Amino acid sequence: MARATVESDGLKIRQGSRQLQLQLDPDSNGSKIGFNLPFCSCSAGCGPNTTDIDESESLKPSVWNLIPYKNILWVDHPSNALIEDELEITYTKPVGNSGEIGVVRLLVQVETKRNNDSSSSIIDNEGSINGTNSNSQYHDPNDLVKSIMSKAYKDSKPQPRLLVLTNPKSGQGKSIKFFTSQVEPILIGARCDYKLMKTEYSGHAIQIAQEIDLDEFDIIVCASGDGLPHEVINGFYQREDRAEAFSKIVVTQVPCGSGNAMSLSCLNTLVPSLATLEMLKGRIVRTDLMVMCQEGHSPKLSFLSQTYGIIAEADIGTEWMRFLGSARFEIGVLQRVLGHARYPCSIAFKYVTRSKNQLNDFYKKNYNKKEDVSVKLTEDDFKLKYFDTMDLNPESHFGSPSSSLFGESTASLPESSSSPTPTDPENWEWFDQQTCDNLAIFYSGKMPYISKDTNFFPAALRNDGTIDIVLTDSRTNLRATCDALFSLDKGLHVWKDEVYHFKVEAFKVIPMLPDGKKSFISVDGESFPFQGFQVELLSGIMKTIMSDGEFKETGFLEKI
Ligand SMILES: Nc1ncnc2c1ncn2[C@@H]1O[C@H](COP(=O)(O)OP(=O)(O)OP(=O)(O)O)[C@@H](O)[C@H]1O
Repeated sequence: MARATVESDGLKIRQGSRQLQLQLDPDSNGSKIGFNLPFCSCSAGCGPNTTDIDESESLKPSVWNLIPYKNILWVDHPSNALIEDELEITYTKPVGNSGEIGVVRLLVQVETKRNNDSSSSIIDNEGSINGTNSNSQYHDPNDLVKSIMSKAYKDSKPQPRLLVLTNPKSGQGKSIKFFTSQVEPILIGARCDYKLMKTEYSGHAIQIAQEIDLDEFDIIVCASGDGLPHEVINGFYQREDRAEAFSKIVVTQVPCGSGNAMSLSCLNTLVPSLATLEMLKGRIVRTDLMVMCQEGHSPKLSFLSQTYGIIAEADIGTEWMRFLGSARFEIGVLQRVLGHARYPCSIAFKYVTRSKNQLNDFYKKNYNKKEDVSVKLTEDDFKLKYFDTMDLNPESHFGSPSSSLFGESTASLPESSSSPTPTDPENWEWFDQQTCDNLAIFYSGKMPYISKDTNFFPAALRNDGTIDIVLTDSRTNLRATCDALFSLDKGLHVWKDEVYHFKVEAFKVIPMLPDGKKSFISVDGESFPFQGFQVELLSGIMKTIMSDGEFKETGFLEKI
């Protein structure tokens, strides 16, 4: 049997004199060690799952292998154990080169005495570490199990009750395969109680979120693209007891779609199996949401972004190029940048920061702001400040909308002593109209990464009460624009002089294309009616999970 010692950073395991006690996968030819997990609790009746681990990667005799606590899904003292200090450990380990992880389960005998190997330690009665020479031993294996489990789930609770929503159409139809091959084995390994529901039509997740019993689940896991979390939060928003829904239920995503910005920004990965582990081990936090308001439509929640101009065109206007995969987006952007495409509009902001210096100071002050996730929301938390006074008719503000109001454009507006007071609905400030007449990109967001290698909002903070704005002018010379676009992976574009970058608490965009032409407005990657829109913020409304409690690192702090 394998032998184990308990260390401060995980369990150290090595193969003992006897063979590892793994159940052999009946389908394998013996060249692989695998196992069947017989305890699937999935209501869809998906049956047992198998994860194969290549033998060459399994434990080597006489070598201590560290299993970090974070990788441990479950530890148990089997009721039929032959010896008192026998534990069954279920943990994850990398498989292949794609960043995926698989599940391993094995029986180990825990060593309680220091041996000659300096890398091993001794455990005391509470299962805590004692690196010194001592004869202390644990007496009750259940204490040891408890101790290891509390370290394995130091930021979260084991066995959350999950509602898993999956969209069979997401990710070009691959989402179910991702779920069964990568997500489900981890859930089963962690003994999670989960219910799987497949969405049957667009809007189905809205209905599910509107109707679920709030006492039945702790977390809704969207095994999809960004479309399902967008629907789930809107389903909650339409409930009469929405304050309770958002207070009780965590919304998260494991990446099984084409656009997976939530998972990348919050769980730090685009690999479904790894995201599932992060989801189980990460910290529950609160994040702000945005409210998208358009005349003639009820307000909709948005967790990610709103965009008009080149990005919206490249996202939604290139649907016909789907056969190109994700390249369609880059091609769409490039085509329009080279053609100096412009999207005239008028834009007004409720500024929180105007200049890049102000933004940096704000960022430093609000970075790593903690909050109490157990505080219950009330209906007051959903009150909109600017909806009742929404006016998206530019002529009611300044007559002829295309007249230039502010003269020459500057990428950082001059610092103003008369900064708008947050509660004054009159204090909207219209952005330089010459720039708006020549707008190339308008992009507003709440999460830093919008796709792989695209750190579009590096200064986004989950609960700072602001929306990040990135805006560009089509008159900018091509070289500077391309330079900015090639800096997106590291988030360095926002430092370029040609790129406007603000934090605001609300904004409005009124498209004014010539001759009644139409373009696109994209919200969380979904197409919205092409008309004026106003967006404001709801502070700390959504409970979600983030690795280490914060967004994926963007590198912004180091640049300040
Ligand atoms: N069974 C279904 N058939 C068709 N559409 C669906 C179904 N279930 C959900 N949808 C819709 O599909 C949209 C996109 O889903 P999702 O974001 O999960 O996938 P995706 O592959 O990332 O999407 P996209 O291809 O739009 O980028 C959702 O917003 C939802 O409205």
